[in-house]
Amino acid sequence: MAATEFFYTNRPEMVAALVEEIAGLLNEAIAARGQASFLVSGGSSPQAVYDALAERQLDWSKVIVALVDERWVPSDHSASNEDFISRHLLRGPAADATFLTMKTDALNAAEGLTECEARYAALPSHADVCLLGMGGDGHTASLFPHAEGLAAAMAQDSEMRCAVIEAKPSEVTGSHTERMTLTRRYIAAARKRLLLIAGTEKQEVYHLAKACEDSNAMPVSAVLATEIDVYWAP
Ligand SMILES: O=C(O)[C@H](O)[C@@H](O)[C@H](O)[C@H](O)COP(=O)(O)O
Repeated sequence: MAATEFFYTNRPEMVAALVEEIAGLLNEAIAARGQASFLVSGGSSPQAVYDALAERQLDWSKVIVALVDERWVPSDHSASNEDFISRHLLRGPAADATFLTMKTDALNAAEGLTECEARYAALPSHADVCLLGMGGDGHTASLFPHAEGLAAAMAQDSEMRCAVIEAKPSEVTGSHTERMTLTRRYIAAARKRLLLIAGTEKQEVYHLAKACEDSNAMPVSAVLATEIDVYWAP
């Protein structure tokens, strides 16, 4: 299995193509199974995708949007992915979607895992669309290199959909090292995985990750070994 590359000369063209693919996949899922499940990443790259997708006239009442990962911060915190998705995707027509979030009232992610996993039990075994990003350190979702909790999150026989990560502090993590994330196995179980990366630095990291055989050092490499559509623009 491998990556199918969709490389563009500019970001607007890439965003338009990715929005078309996601909208098509969600419509197909609704037509085939009566509902669609859309796993969404945070970060900055997908913002334009969410802003455009929010305006699409889909039957959003039949779409479940669920976070791929979350920083363990209050939902009104500037670093909250829940807040980011609410502001950029769940507005206009898309406000009718159901939203599964990860942050609970628990003091820490470890104590929040049981409730988070119970929430995510509402999703099908195979989510329809999973939109991923990638950091310059080779992480995806919140599967960070050599992180505490990474072995459990990456276990190929895990029955869990969610996992707790304590990332090693870096320029990429900033101060938000305590995370909740989808497991590698639940990401791999999605019917369609999409990776959105932008810029020449990330293109170099992507090529390194494709060749990397140590998924602890570059967790995104495990996802690149599955069928995945990779969207890139400079
Ligand atoms: O919580 C997060 O930060 C994201 O889910 C994370 O995995 C993101 O996709 C990458 O860090 C890329 O982020 P950028 O798109 O901002 O480079």
